Amino acid sequence: MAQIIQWFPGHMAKAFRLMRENLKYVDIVFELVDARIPVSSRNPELDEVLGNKPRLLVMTKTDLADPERTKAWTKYFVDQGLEVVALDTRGHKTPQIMTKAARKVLADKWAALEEKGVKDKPIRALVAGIPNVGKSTLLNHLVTKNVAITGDRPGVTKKLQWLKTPTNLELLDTPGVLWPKFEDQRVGEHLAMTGAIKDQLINQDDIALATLKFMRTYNPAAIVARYHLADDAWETNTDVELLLLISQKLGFKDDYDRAAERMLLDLRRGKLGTYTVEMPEDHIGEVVDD
Ligand SMILES: Nc1nc2c(ncn2[C@@H]2O[C@H](COP(=O)(O)OP(=O)(O)OP(=O)(O)O)[C@@H](O)[C@H]2O)c(=O)[nH]1
Repeated sequence: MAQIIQWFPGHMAKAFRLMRENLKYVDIVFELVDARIPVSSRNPELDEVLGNKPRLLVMTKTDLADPERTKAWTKYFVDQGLEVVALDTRGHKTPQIMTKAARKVLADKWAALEEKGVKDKPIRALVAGIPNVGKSTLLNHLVTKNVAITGDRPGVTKKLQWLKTPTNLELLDTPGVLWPKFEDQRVGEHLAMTGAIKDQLINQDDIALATLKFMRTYNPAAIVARYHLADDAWETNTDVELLLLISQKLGFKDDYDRAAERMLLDLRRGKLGTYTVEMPEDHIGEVVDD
């Protein structure tokens, strides 16, 4: 598959510059990643921008992801020394879960402040992540309906807008936008499989075939059940033949563009079951020098 999308270094540089400026006003960064693609939905350059700024890694969309793999990924990140939460960001416990985890990350710092007599200091946070990862959804679920947007903070010359929450978190109202890194072709495929890239920018047939390749080992039964295929369909057909078969089963005859589109919608909406495309041992996104 050809490179499916251009990477915009200019946009990225600008986004990072903005984030760097905003970092000094916050105590912690919530880095959002999609639980289905924990590698492809991260931008490794964020490490450099954050420096030693405290960070909470938030795996979103766990309702769509493979629960076992979410556990494995959580352990993997925790072993790397990160504090991690994995959640459906739309859940009613989101404010409590996020606040508890943020307090844990900042426990020592806040204890030191309390010793100096500073009590109940709000935690100020910046939400960051690639497009579609759930930044706005998280903000909406952290902030109550009666949102109080405060203007300038004392001592802060720059005009920043803060969103208040009932749990003593304060969030910068503009999330930090990160771009994925496309050096590895699989990264583009995985982003497209989860719907993180606009469909106009991808070749849906290619992504449908990448999906079939993945499902062949991951969950072949889900495809058989959803499209009423014969039990031995996987053994007797190549991925391309399967797509054509699915097209016929859907009543689309040989219009496999339409079948590809339908299959991707099914995948992203969870109609083919929960799924996590990546595992740490897959070495996705690792660029090997020749
Ligand atoms: N199933 C599920 N859907 C989610 C979750 N979080 C976000 N979504 C959905 O994912 C889509 C994208 O969410 P947004 O909050 O708009 O993502 P964003 O990161 O703000 O996206 P940009 O504005 O493009 O940067 C929306 O349709 C949300 O409803 C989640 O935990 N589970």
